[in-house]
Amino acid sequence: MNQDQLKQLVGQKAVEFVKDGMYVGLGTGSTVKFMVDALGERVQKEHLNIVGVSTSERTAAQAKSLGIPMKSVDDVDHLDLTIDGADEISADFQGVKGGGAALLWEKIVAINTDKVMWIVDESKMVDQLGAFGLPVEVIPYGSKHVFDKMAARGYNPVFRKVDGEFVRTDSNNYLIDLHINPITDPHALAEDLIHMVGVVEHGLFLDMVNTVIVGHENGPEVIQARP
Ligand SMILES: O=C[C@H](O)[C@H](O)[C@H](O)COP(=O)(O)O
Repeated sequence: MNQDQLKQLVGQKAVEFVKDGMYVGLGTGSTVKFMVDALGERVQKEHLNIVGVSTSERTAAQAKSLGIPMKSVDDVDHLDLTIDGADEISADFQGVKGGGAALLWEKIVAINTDKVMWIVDESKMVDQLGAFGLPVEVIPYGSKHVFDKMAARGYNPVFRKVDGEFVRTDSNNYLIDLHINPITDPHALAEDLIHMVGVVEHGLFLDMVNTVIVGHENGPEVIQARP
């Protein structure tokens, strides 16, 4: 099985956990794309009655095109389940997210959700976080100074650019990817980053996930990370 097939496998497995009447957070990324396809199929064929809340403009467009009823996060008072991808998950189920630039909306949706599920192919499971650059969303104004302060702390920052242009998030901010490998104390790093003026949010998703579905060659593995 190639990586895409593993992603599809976990996407299809995840939607088995979606029940009638749920408010469902829809993550972002290539793995989630397969999940949203599978969810759309259940909505169309089984008339599954759910409301989706998207974590990006991309996912919202896909979900709407499949006929999944959608609401904005501010139009629901809570979410039952959010299904999202991840860039890295450590052995103690801490995560790095934001490779697809959606970390801010993803975190807002996740913290307002009863149960958070991450779906990944097995390459995302690591002993310690850090091999994947840690995305940090920053306000463009003054971002050079934030960047310099990160460099001075030894975080090896790199502005995310495509074809020489700054990548913009759905909130029109910039991203700075930090190269700290390994991240030995994710909580201390999170605490430091969130107090830097100009940082909107970082991609460390700590103590947040309840269930992880990992795609292996021999099938999906459902892991209960937290109750
Ligand atoms: O910003 C994007 C998200 O955090 C994604 O969920 C994450 O980057 C994983 O994406 P993919 O499934 O494409 O590897």
